[in-house]
Amino acid sequence: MITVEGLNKSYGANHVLRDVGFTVDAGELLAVRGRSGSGKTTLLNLIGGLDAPSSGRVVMGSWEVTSLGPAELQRMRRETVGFVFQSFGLIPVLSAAENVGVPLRLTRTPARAREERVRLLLAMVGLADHARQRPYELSGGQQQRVAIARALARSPQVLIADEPTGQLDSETAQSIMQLIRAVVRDQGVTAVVATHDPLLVRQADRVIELRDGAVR
Ligand SMILES: Nc1ncnc2c1ncn2[C@@H]1O[C@H](COP(=O)(O)OP(=O)(O)OP(=O)(O)O)[C@@H](O)[C@H]1O
Repeated sequence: MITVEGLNKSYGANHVLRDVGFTVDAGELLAVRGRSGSGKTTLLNLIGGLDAPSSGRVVMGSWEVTSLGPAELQRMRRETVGFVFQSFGLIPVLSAAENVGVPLRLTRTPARAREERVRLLLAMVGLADHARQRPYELSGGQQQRVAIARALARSPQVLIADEPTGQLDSETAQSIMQLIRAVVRDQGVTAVVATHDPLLVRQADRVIELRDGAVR
């Protein structure tokens, strides 16, 4: 599903990724581990088409990510990838349901179909009874569940999560990881998760470790 070949990324003199290569099969959960500053976020951004490498190649399904122009990249991200971040990134003035519905509004999904999909997604992440609450009325773990539901709204083939449990206590972190594991198993999603959480790494099908920007 994902092929990464000879990926290099420099910011000025800072060579952040060095000849990174690996593959992820469809339906697999890949953990990318490594210390702070090892290049995990940079790698995820390159895979998801949020940034361009200095050299090398990323292929995701039928998309040759690293040779797409801006308009095609946007389409690829919309159709193929769901993103989850450490800081949840929910819109504070919107309810849980409205946050999950945002990607569906952007693609002009009709209201009834959107509401139905949002209901299903909130039930899937265990928040059927919290649809009308705003992010500040939810715990960190619940906010991350909303963010995961939002990332899955358009049924992406790939889920990219950058330290999804980084702001959570260990018990909550474990439940979020189990949710991601279940999503990969039940929805056939392929997931790439950056983490330094050993519990999370244990749930992965495949693990790569970045050290100073290279796979070890
Ligand atoms: N936009 C940027 N401009 C310049 N340098 C950057 C930029 N983004 C990242 N870097 C540098 O790249 C290196 C790797 O950063 P990156 O965020 O990918 O690491 P990380 O493993 O995700 O770390 P963390 O776990 O702290 O998020 C760091 O030295 C960082 O300073």
